[in-house]
Amino acid sequence: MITTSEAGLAGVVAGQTALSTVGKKGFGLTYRGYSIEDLSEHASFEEVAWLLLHGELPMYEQLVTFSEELRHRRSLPDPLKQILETLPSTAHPMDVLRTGCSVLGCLEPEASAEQQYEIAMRLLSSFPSMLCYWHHFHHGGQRIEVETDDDSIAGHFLQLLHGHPAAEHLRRALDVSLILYAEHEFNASTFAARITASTRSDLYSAIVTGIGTLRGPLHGGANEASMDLIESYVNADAAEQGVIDRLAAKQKIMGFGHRVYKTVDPRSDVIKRWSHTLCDETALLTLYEISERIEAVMRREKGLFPNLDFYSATVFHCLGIPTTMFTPLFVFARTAGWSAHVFEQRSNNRLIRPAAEYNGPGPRAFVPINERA
Ligand SMILES: CC(=O)SCCNC(=O)CCNC(=O)[C@H](O)C(C)(C)COP(=O)(O)OP(=O)(O)OC[C@H]1O[C@@H](n2cnc3c(N)ncnc32)[C@H](O)[C@@H]1OP(=O)(O)O
Ligand SMILES: O=C([O-])CC(=O)C(=O)O
Repeated sequence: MITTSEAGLAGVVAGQTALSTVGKKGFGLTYRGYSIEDLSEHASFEEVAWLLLHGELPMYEQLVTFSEELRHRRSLPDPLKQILETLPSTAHPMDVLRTGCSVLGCLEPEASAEQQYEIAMRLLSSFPSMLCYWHHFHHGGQRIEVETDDDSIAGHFLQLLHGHPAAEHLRRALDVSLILYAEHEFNASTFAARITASTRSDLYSAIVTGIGTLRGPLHGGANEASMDLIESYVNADAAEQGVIDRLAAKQKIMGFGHRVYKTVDPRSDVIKRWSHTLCDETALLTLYEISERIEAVMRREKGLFPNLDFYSATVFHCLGIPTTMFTPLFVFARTAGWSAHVFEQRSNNRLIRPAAEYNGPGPRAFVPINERA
């Protein structure tokens, strides 16, 4: 009998991974043994992606080659551009990426698992191109060039979005965010991607599964919902009253709580510092004050703490990124984690197919349609 605490597979160990440890003691996060604090302080996203995909930190030459290989995979085939042009301007950018991934899987299919690494690089490189091509076509009437010579995915995206290279510290802010979002053990989207991989399906299908699962507000969609919440208040006092009212109405406050962490999401402290720096620099300190007040109210009223999504929202906002592109940024980063999990699943595969506890009616006689009451 499934107990309430096990509903949603809470606390159920569903497999093994060597990729990351999440909240082993209710807190703390490592990628392949390296702490998230060290990685976000000293590494680049490309370095972390290599670590996840290969198991070790790259040597200098390996990182240079990897970054070059990523740079060379930013172009989009014409049929994919045409489909991006056909999608409505009102589509959610997550749906655009989900579709773009699927289309690329038709145009450049994975014929064998030997291509998995190549395809992971291709998706890491081309997701920012897909999103910005669609965005500028529909919101500015432009068919943009999607290849830049920026040596990072963060810089490439900001350059495509804004039409000019970003200042170094802004590229770094996004780079750190991508590191924090890159991997998180058996979260819902990664587990879903692993299920798809376990049927011996292709990598594109696994990533499409991941994107579809990430989209919801209980998972990646929470960063967009957090921004909507923060922006809905004019100041910290209004935010305090507003959150109290929402809690009284039994509403969830997006960007708070976590299935695995019990006291703190270690990624939140890192991104909160960036939020303060950028809100200060862009004269948007009110947004930061509102965020801090919501955090204080959530601690006082519910004993809950912000997860990665909450302060990421204001960081992305200060970088001039439209709110509907926040969850796609999660996709750019998590493609590294999803891909590494698919590689791991494939290396020791067994179909993932759990059992269900049946709670429906007992056996009954079939009633022909004209005899049904
Ligand atoms: C990067 C990421 O994807 S991190 C997750 C992003 N998602 C969010 O921020 C969405 C908001 N948070 C939540 O919905 C939850 O905390 C989850 C989905 C992250 C974890 O869910 P679960 O482990 O299933 O916890 P569950 O939803 O059962 O919550 C336990 C209790 O805390 C409350 N609670 C949990 N999170 C919140 C919240 N954000 N706001 C208000 N109450 C909350 C629940 O209402 C519940 O209270 P109850 O026992 O009185 O009914
Ligand atoms: O682990 C989870 O459940 C959600 C999360 O924080 C992530 O995917 O980064």
